[in-house]
Amino acid sequence: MASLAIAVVVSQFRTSYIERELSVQSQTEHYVKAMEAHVLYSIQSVDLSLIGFANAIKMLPAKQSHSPETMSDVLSSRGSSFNSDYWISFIDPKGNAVATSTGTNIFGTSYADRDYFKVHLDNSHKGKLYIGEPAIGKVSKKRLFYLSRRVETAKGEFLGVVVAPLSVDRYVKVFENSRFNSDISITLVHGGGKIIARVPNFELAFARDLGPTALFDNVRRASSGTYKTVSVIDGLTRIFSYRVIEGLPLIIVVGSNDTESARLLQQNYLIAGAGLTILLLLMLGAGHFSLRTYTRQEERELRYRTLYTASREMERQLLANEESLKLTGLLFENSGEGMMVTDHDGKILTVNPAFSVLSGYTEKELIGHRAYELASGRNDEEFFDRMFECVTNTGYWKGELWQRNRDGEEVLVSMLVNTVYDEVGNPYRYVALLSDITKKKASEELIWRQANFDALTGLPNRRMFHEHLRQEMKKTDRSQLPMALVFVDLDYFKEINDTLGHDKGDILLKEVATRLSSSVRSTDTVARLGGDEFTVILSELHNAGDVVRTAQEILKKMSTPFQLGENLAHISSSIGITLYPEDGKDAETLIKNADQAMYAAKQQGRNRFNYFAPFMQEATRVRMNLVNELREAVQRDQLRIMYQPIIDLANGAIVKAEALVRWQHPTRGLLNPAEFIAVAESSGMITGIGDWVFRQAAREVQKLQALSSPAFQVGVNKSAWQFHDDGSNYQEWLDFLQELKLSPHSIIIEVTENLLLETANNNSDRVLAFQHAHMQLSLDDFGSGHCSVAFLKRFAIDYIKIDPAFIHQGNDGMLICEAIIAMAHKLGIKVIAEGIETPQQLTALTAAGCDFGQGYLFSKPISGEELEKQLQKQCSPVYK
Ligand SMILES: Nc1nc2c(ncn2[C@@H]2O[C@H](COP(=O)(O)OP(=O)(O)OP(=O)(O)O)[C@@H](O)[C@H]2O)c(=O)[nH]1
Repeated sequence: MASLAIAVVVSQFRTSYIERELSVQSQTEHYVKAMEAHVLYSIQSVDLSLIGFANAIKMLPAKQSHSPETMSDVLSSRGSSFNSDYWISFIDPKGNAVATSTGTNIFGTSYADRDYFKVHLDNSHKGKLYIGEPAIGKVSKKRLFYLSRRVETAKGEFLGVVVAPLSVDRYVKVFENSRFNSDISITLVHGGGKIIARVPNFELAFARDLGPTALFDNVRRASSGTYKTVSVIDGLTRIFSYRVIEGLPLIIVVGSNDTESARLLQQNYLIAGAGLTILLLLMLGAGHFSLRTYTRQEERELRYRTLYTASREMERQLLANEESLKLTGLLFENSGEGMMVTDHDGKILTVNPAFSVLSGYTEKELIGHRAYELASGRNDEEFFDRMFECVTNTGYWKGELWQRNRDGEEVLVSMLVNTVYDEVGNPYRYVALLSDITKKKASEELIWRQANFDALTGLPNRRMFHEHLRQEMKKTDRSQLPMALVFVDLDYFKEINDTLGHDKGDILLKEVATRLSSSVRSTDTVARLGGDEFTVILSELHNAGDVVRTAQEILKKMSTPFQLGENLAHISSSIGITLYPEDGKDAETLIKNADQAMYAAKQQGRNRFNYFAPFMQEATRVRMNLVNELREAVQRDQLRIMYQPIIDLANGAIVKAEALVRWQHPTRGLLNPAEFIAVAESSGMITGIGDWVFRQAAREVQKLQALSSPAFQVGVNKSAWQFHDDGSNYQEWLDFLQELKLSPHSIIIEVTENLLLETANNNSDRVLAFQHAHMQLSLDDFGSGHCSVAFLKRFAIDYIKIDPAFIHQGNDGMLICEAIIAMAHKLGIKVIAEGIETPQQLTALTAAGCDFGQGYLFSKPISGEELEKQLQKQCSPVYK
């Protein structure tokens, strides 16, 4: 019976027209299965990522917004680009893109019109994977189709959609490589009808609707099958096999031309025949049916076709599985990411080569061991408890943990764990993906340090200080123990840089940091805000006196000389203190308070500390207003220069004048320098104002010399600040004088005795520079300070102006004046007496040999025009 059946079949096989078609069919079915395996595998692996991200988003704390930043962080672990096979994006419940794993800004692009979004919005797909129709990407402009999942809260509230756009190109490439002759067509069709990928003629075919073609007539009848038709894409007649991929709206269609199949048939004839024979024998043996029952030729053919198909199906199944396994294997073996598979108990079943590289252990050494044995011990039990809880509840965990590699080194890994469940829903396998992020973390830490700590001193920087301040305030709120915020600013630190160099300045700042830290408890915070500004947070104060003690200690430590290499530097510091919660309720107020208190300490003469007091706020407000008004005053031309004549006491002629700046204030009238110069100095405006005064005075002296004599001089005051500041632009001034064809002698630079004393070491070069430029120097307010004769010699002072206080002191004062005049003349210095108000004073000074005089007796400060008029009248002396 069996031999009869074989004889019948073989004879049919050789001759029937069906043979050719069967051969084609078997070939196309083979393709269909292989392609299905490929598509299925690729979709499953992308879907695994989608599930992971959907879970990660779902697990974000309720309060945490699904902001683009948060989403970018969550998605960044994929770190893909638009050139990858796929990437992942998150779309909000309104259909607007939030972020994508490529890091590209797609925020706000609307995807509300995409089919997959609508499906998840309606929840008509019940949270399952949905594959959207192919389309051109809105941002990437690539040909794509879309894997997507709905994201919702535990209560079913719609949070948005995670979507993985898959590049169709990858399928086209695989299909192309799988064709062994050019007649074969391979097409991946979306269940909605549109072509996703096709070879050949991909460009032509992409997104073409096959809904109205023979394919869908067949699909509606059966989920797989074979038919013969003319292709709507390239017009060739083919035998097509198709298969709807189970559970997915995707159809694989493979078409083959029958001429080619005849050739193939020759090759496969014996194999196919043998396979069929075996199958027939088996089936016959099992008694399933008897060929004898088929009497009619058509029935036999039909039966034969079924049997043949079944036999090939078995063979293909094996091939397809093999294909799928091969692909999985390739991925596993070649992935750059470490992979580890464990059983439900955490026992390692397999690892890939990348994992061996990461851990230093071979697969053989690891199999059978528990995954946790690789942990380094840096993560505590609580960490692992949380991790297991998460995996148990969600099937997923993503995070960082420390492992120890074979060499005993600790390696920080980023790990993603997914669970594979068995058919009854129990964990069956855990699959972990790991990558070594030790170096990445170290560089992140470095970046973090750079962002939060001062590179020079290693102290917390301004940013970190703000952080600490807020924490300490919270601590105070809890403990009810007050906290003090202390601002420490070095006095005249700029001088150190200017005289000893920036490097020495740096050494000093580092030493300051050390001294500050050693002045406080380890629980207090010392930070550097920048430049020479430091802050100290004295937290949880049990005793108010501790603040004073610490401030005094800091003052002492700062004024102890600093050994900077071979140089010894002397500085001091000014300290401002404010208390929390007494003086302010928020960080900004406290910082402002401490700054104001410190400013007040500077104003009071430096090297001291000052507690914040509310009046300082008012003083600061007034000062700020004044600064703003002064700024406007400069722009609106409200500054004036008055000239006070200086008389040659020998003949009563006006031979010089002192330029004095005034501010014509719009509401307060004419203001004296005392009312605004301090503000001009502290706001840095002094440089501009000083420069303006100099130029005005130079222009005026040009006129005055023309009216009297080329020897006429105007004195301009130069503030100490103009020497501290690098704005000692004497070269520009000299050039200006040259422009006006004036000799440098036309201008006398007036500096105070204190300026010379205070900055004798550091500013001497700048003071001397004026002299080298042949401008004369006059020492203002002589006698009020402690200028030594050596100073006068060293700076080769041309004039000294006696402090008016001596002139107004009667006989005692006059004795001092006489002594000053005698000494000055011995040194070759001329003397100008300031503040002469009475004829008696004048007589006494003249008798003492004083050279020049200025004061109300002769004239108040007057305008330039007025002075010009007076000079015109010079022929009639003011007195005698
Ligand atoms: N060496 C060094 N100097 C710095 C650094 N940062 C800022 N400075 C300088 O520190 C000085 C601080 O200026 P101020 O506080 O205005 O000057 P000061 O001379 O201390 O004046 P007062 O505070 O009024 O006593 C400036 O000259 C800056 O150039 C640094 O990192 N290293």
